[in-house]
Amino acid sequence: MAGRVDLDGNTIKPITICMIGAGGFIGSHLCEKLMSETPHKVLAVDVSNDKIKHLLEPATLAWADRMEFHRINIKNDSRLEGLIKMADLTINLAAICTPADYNTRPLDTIYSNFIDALPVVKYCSENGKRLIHFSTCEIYGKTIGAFLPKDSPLRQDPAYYVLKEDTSPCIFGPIEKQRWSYACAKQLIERLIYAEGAENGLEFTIVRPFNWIGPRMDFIPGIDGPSEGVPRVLACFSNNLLRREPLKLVDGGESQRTFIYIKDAIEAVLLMIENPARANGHIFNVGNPNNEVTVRQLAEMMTKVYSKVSGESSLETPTIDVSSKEFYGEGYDDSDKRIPDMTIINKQLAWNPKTSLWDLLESTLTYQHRTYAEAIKQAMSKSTAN
Ligand SMILES: NC(=O)c1ccc[n+]([C@@H]2O[C@H](COP(=O)([O-])OP(=O)(O)OC[C@H]3O[C@@H](n4cnc5c(N)ncnc54)[C@H](O)[C@@H]3O)[C@@H](O)[C@H]2O)c1
Ligand SMILES: O=C(O)[C@H]1O[C@H](OP(=O)(O)OP(=O)(O)OC[C@H]2O[C@@H](n3ccc(=O)[nH]c3=O)[C@H](O)[C@@H]2O)[C@H](O)[C@@H](O)[C@@H]1O
Repeated sequence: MAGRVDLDGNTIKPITICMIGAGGFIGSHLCEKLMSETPHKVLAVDVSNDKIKHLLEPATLAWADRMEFHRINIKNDSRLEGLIKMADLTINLAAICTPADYNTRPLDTIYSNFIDALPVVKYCSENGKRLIHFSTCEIYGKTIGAFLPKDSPLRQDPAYYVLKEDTSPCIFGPIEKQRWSYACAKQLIERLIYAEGAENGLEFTIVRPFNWIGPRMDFIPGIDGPSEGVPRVLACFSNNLLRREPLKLVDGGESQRTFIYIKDAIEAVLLMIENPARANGHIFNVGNPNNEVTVRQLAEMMTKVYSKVSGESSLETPTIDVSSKEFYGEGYDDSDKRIPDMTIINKQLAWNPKTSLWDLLESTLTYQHRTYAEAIKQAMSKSTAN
């Protein structure tokens, strides 16, 4: 790892990173990358470390002196400022970020995504520390094209759907559609960070992930998460496949998404960490515009891939349609389409994603099957026995 250079040929010096939310899906992959490929030190802050235990034990691990875990809830813990001051860079990943919570736990969602992030921004700004903050592609909301007549040819015009950091508006539904509590909280924290940069010189980078998926995303209900929990779509569909249930298509699964493999996305984050001069002051879309599918097409592809990795035949009726009211409850609304413009990240960091949707699903569903199939079989045989 000695003599690693950045995009401008400068030697990369080891830094200390305070990573808040390090125990989550993205955090666990980012910690893996930092420990295995860089000399940097990580102060991992989270309320749980289940997904990074393999990086913390045993004490004989090569990087044991570079990885510390601090069990801290940033809502109310005086130790947070000290950790930010000890680090050169703070990365904030902490959030409630599962859509099932946005319309059912709007207050927790707003507090988690806006209020709880305020002290992190304040401590970084007051102590002259660099901040990389994780926002979301959801702050673009709906596309302009979504408001055109269904058969308008303009809907095929990229000007009406490509999402660009410095030109696209943020379009949310009405207040009663509480789904948008998350995206709106994320938008306001982005504006606050941007203002701290403009008025107080805070060195910041904002990341807008576009549906990053891979191993360790969320949980499988009833196995490593609450049975009535509703995770994001990868875990929902994986759970249905593991249990040989039809995949539920909310409102017919017509919404479109672009999915990117977590490992491609983590490459982009490492470039931001190690190229501050190119990343500071920027907001970056991080996604894969080549991997666009409707949710229905995702379900069909996951069914095919799962059948291949598990050796099990797929169901006669692999999907069923459900209403969003039934699946998520009152106040749900959705983004119609999410295509990231890649101009800024290409120019600043010369980064592009490389993994196709089929390939990322193959490696992810292989992980899901290997990790959960046995436990699901036990759970199901027990429930039929009772
Ligand atoms: N995964 C994606 O595709 C995606 C897309 C858009 C935005 N994001 C954003 O990226 C960030 C990380 O997302 P993720 O997919 O890893 O989610 P995640 O839920 O797996 O990770 C979030 C982590 O933050 C921790 N956390 C939450 N509140 C905390 C608190 N008060 N104190 C300490 N720790 C706390 C949680 O315990 C969890 O480990 C979030 O800000 C999310 O909004 C993710
Ligand atoms: O991941 C992201 O980039 C961002 O978007 C996600 O929002 P969304 O993509 O709507 O999250 P999912 O829960 O994965 O839903 C994706 C689509 O699948 C649909 N869905 C989900 C689950 C299911 O079982 N069936 C189903 O049709 C949803 O209605 C939605 O249209 C979450 O808000 C965050 O993780 C993040 O901000």
